[in-house]
Amino acid sequence: MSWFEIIQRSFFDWDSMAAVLPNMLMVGLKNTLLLAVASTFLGIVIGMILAVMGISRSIWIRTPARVYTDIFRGLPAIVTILLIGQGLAGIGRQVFGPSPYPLGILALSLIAGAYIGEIFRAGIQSVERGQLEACRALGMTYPKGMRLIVIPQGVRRVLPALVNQFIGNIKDSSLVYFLGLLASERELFRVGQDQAVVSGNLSPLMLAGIFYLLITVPLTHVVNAIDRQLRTGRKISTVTSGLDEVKELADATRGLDEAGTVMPERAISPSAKLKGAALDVVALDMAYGDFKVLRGVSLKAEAGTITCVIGPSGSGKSTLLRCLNRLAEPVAGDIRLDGKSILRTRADLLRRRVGMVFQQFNLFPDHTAIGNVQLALRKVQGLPAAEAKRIAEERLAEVGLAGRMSHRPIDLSGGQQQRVAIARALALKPELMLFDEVTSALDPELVKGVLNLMAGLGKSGMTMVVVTHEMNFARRVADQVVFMDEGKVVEAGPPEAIFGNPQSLRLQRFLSEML
Ligand SMILES: Nc1ncnc2c1ncn2[C@@H]1O[C@H](COP(=O)(O)OP(=O)(O)OP(=O)(O)O)[C@@H](O)[C@H]1O
Repeated sequence: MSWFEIIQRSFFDWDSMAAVLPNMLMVGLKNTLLLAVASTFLGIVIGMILAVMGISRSIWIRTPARVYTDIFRGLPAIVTILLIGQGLAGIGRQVFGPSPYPLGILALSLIAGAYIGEIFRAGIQSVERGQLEACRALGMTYPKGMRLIVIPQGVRRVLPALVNQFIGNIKDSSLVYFLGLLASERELFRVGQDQAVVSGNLSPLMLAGIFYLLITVPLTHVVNAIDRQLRTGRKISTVTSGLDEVKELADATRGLDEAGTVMPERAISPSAKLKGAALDVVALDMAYGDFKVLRGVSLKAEAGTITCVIGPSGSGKSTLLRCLNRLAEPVAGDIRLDGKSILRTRADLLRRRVGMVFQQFNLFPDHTAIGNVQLALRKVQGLPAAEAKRIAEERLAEVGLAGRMSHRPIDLSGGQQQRVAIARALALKPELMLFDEVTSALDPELVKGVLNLMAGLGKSGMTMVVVTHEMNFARRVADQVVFMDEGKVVEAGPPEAIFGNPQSLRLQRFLSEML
């Protein structure tokens, strides 16, 4: 017999394949899919619980999740299947009846849960810290921010890995045959193997193999497609050039002349008049461990005024700002809004009064522009959908984005994203608005538009504290300028005094470097 004939007889005996085909389809394929789908579904439930436990701040919650994962990921699948399937057979018979099938599903789920938990945990932890900060700055509690933004984003990122896990479960389902399945419960491998014994060749098993490939290979391509999509993002349908944006902004915001000089009489202001709160910071100390970042910082800002905070990198400007909405907790001193200490109120309630815009925008990438603005109105303030939509549309129109409401952040330029972030904070009608170097991540041609918008906001009535490196902006727009260095306020006063007649050597040196 030639080699060709040996191979053909062993693997490609069409008669044996035809004989097993109906059973393969009706019993084997059905059971394999059932085992894989059920164990993936249960594995997702177990995995989600493990992931949430795994990122907990409490070691008592983290440790059991860790131990579970180490055990079920470390044991060979067949050991777990036999231990569960045979060890719990007595209980299984009482609960599920004589079939070992449910225990097979349970064992596969427990194994899958350990892997899926790690996938989810990595996905959730890969979400940028700024996303949760943005949620908190909008007044969401930690669990709400996790549930609405961080976990869905993490899960979306790990979709390819989840599909891979499903492929793994399809293959692992073949191990359940060790439990001794009834004829009607056999999956692809067992059907093929039984028929191989009858036919005396491996063709039925070969057919089972083909079925496995027919399921797993297309799924692998689905994984690759999802992966590509996630990496490259959606195609940007309406790319805006910097020039377009400058023109677009000109319609919505007017207030800076060509030299970047603010002309207040032409600055825009939101239609809704806002009520500003008087801010009083008293001898504030803040430390990261032993490292003192703020040392006795005091400043006052009257309601409806703009305070610009300037100073060298690392001087504590952002930390001061983050203390004002308690994203950072001071260790001593006090912060008062309209005379009342904010350190004794609940942080999430305080943040409904204090808006914040970040350097890196921190928009929610899975939501459109209007979705970003509406979210806190709906989920924090509890407004009805129509009302939230109306407010969001108004705020977006005010920042010059009437035509881009349904765009996702990835389809917007940096300047547009920052304006969405401003609209998002404005929508909550803050009494105090914090801007943390909001133009530092923007291309130079887009900076002016955002500064222009902020100059207009200064007329809205809310109190603004702006950390900025834009000296021209501070000079023209601020009611007072605060110069910080090494965690202290070195000088504070009206812009004419700070820029025109700096007293300290440190401020003089700083200004000579900046201007
Ligand atoms: N989470 C943190 N843990 C430890 N140290 C931190 C943390 N955040 C900031 N710091 C340190 O605190 C100091 C002040 O940082 P901060 O960001 O407030 O300065 P900044 O004046 O805003 O600087 P920049 O202009 O570069 O943003 C820096 O030395 C910084 O390294």
